[in-house]
Amino acid sequence: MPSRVEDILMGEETLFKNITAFNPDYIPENYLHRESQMEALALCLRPALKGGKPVNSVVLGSPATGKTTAIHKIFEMVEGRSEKLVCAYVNCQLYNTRFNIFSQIYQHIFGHIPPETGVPFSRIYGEIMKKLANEGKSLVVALDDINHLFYSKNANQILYDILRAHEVFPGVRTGVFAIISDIEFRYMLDKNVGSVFIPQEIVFDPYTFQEIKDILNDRVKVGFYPSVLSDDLLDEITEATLSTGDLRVGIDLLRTSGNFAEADASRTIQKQHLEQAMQDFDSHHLQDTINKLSGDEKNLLRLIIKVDDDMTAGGLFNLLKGEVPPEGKESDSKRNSISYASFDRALKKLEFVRLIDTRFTGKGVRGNSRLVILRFDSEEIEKVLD
Ligand SMILES: Nc1ncnc2c1ncn2[C@@H]1O[C@H](COP(=O)(O)OP(=O)(O)OP(=O)(O)O)[C@@H](O)[C@H]1O
Repeated sequence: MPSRVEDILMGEETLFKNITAFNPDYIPENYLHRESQMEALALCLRPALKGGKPVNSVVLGSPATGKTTAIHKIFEMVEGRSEKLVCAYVNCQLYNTRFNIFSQIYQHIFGHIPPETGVPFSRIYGEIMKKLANEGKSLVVALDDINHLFYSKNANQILYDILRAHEVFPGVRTGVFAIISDIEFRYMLDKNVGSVFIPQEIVFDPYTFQEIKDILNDRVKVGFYPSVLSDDLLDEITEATLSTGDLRVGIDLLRTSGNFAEADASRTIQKQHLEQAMQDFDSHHLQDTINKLSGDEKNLLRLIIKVDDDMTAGGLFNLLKGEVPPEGKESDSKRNSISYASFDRALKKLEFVRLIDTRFTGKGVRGNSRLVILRFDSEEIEKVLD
């Protein structure tokens, strides 16, 4: 007798017209609401198409704001239209040594990866640059998640390798697009890399409610059969996505609620399927966000929870410094030594990952005083904070 498990595995009925539309590496045909960023990227590449040097840029925005997609799209457009510019994309999470990164660039140019052993870095580097010089081509390298090069302390060297190639290979024109999703590394880049890399900044702001809804709706049309998802449920998913600030959440909720509906042999996604998908998600998300914080950022978050009321940034800093220790909390020497710049960076980080909001009050020195507002229930956060 067929079991429910067999039904699930073998059932012919499906709500998904194209389930790959919900995969993390899916590149959407319609890339919506990023015209100004695409134009800014095009302006950086344009000089290279006319025989000049690409303009260096930093592509900055929180996770899932479409940075990687934008780079893939613009590179595809350029390489389809011009022989003058080579566009190489490198994921620095996967490739973070000099050798690995230049092997990726080499592969892009020569169509195959160089041998892993026996070939010195200088030879790969030289072959790349000579080919570019001989063929009169410029090179732009997109270093996605460049923060990983800071962990391996390779950022400086690799940027030098790329950007100062013309000193050894005259006539070679090179540029870098550095992609960052953690605001902390914007400062690191300034501090570490200095004058060789003075980039133009291209910011990918968080999407608005309507923008998220448009993008998700487009995905629904590609991924599901018609009428699988009602507009009301799409609104709910959009709202949940907006509150996390992460478009991947919305795409994931679409996929998981579709799966729950299918397991229920339902022809449409119902509210209970979405609720199941949300429960599944909630338990993982807050934990993930908090796990990724540094010690200082966690300390600040602990303090914000303890205060348990909206407070100004200045007031929080004073508490953190230990000038007015929070009730029942002994001041410790590490806290007392935190500088305002580090405090401000930690605060911006908490806002960036959307654990808090800050709002200008119009009071304080030059009207710059900010109110800090927790975006989650303090008990919920406390449970997760070890
Ligand atoms: N404007 C958009 N239109 C359609 N899909 C989008 C858009 N922006 C983002 N997406 C989708 O959201 C997901 C995340 O996008 P992407 O990987 O480009 O973001 P990212 O900013 O590079 O993220 P991260 O910083 O985490 O690497 C992908 O599935 C992508 O297809």
